Amino acid sequence: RKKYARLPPGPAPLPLIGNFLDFPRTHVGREFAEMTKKYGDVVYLSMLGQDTIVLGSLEAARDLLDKRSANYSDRPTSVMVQLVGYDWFLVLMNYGQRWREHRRAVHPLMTPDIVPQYQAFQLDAARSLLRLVLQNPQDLGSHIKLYTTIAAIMMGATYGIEIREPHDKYYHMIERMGGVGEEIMIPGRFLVEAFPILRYLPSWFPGGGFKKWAADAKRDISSIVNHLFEDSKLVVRTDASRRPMIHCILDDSPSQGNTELEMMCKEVAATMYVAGADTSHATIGAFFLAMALYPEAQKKAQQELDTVVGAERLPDFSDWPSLPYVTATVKELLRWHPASHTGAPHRSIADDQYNGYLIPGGSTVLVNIWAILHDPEQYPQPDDFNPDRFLGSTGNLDVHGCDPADVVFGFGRRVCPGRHFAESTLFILVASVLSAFEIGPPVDEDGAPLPFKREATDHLIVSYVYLEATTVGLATRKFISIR
Ligand code: HEM
Repeated sequence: RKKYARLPPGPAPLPLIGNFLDFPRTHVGREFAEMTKKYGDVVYLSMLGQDTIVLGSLEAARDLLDKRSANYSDRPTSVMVQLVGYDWFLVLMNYGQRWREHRRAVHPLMTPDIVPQYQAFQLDAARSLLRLVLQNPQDLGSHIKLYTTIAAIMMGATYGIEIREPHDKYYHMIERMGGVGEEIMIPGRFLVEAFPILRYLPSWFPGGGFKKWAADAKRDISSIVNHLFEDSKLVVRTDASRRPMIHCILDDSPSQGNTELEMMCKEVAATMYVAGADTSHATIGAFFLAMALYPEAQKKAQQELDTVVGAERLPDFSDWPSLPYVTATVKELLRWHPASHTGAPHRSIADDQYNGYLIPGGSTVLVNIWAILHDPEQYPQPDDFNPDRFLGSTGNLDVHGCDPADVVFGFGRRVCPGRHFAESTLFILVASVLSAFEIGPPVDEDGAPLPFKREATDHLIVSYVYLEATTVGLATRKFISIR
């Protein structure tokens, strides 16, 4: 009792369920920020007996997750991850030898020097998004289209496989894989996470239905991961500028044909696909909402594109250094709508002291990324979408020491390895769409403005905000062929 008297402050727990009812239900970032205002930078919650720490400031996140990373790089263990066979997924892997090996395999695929190697896949998908929008602008808000675009980038860059349309076989596979991942990460979705003993219930027993669901998911996921790997080996390598990650791992390893290597390669590729798809999709979905809400920002980006790129062609990666406003728009997007309000949870390994409080070993540690990126001291009027905040006096890109990318991609040894890839994907999509189209407020059949309808899933691990489908108005700005 004496030890636990030094826990950080937090809302009063109820018997047995602790603070289960205090966990945010509508907007994780905003609701945790309210707790931080009341209790301080380090808040303690007991979630059905699980010690949970919420860090509400950049200082606390850096102090613990960066500076004491040896103690804060583990992940909470999940029964459902094991039951559905998602244990190959690096993001959820416990800290240890296997994690280290996977991380070592990922590193050379994602360095700033290597990431440009995937530009052909990113450019292709950006052009194909323009084509889709041109053919059917009413449908732009359709989540499917944006998802297809991101899926195409990730499938191309990881496996070299082309997704041709929203309903081809690969599309269904990755939807299933992502759907299972999303489901098992919904806090409180499976009772077995709080009461692991339930995993021994037979699936036919009342309440044991989750086991049948998990067994089906495991069978499907394993078959999809194998299928994608085998198909990627069949991809004909004709174009040296299109070398997917999977070929990089297989080719650059001295021990080709080795089954352990094949297994690692399979798992790493699936990780890269799953980790990159939903987060990038969530961010680009928010882009359309931001542009419709803030026409001034859109106009400035378009003026820059018109000056630098001109009317005769579409932007490509060579334009990037000359487009500071578009780059600032991407930075602002990462800040305004962080794809995950709290990132992936960390877990402390041993008891620790911070600011006089005890952080018990085995605690789940969450960082309120959303709150850090909406701190009015660093980002005045944080709810406004304003790329100008990342420009210097001469219009150059200047993040003033507060680059949202240093926060939104997480902390310490578990920081997102896909950061450079993600920023380049966002750059080419944002630049291409703004160059070709004007995103307007929703309009009715006579062109009269309609009230915005916003869909949000701000209570989930990956948070999506969209304009409701069919409400984005678009006007073509360029009469050029989008090949
Ligand atoms: C806007 C896009 C993205 C955002 C906002 C994002 C954000 C994050 C965050 C917050 C984490 C957890 C970091 C932590 O534990 O502190 C993470 C982990 C990870 N991300 Fe990303 N990510 C994005 C795109 C990508 C892409 C494109 C890839 C791969 C190509 C990727 C691969 C990974 C992997 C493999 C991990 C697990 C790292 C580990 O646990 O050791 N991410 N990401």
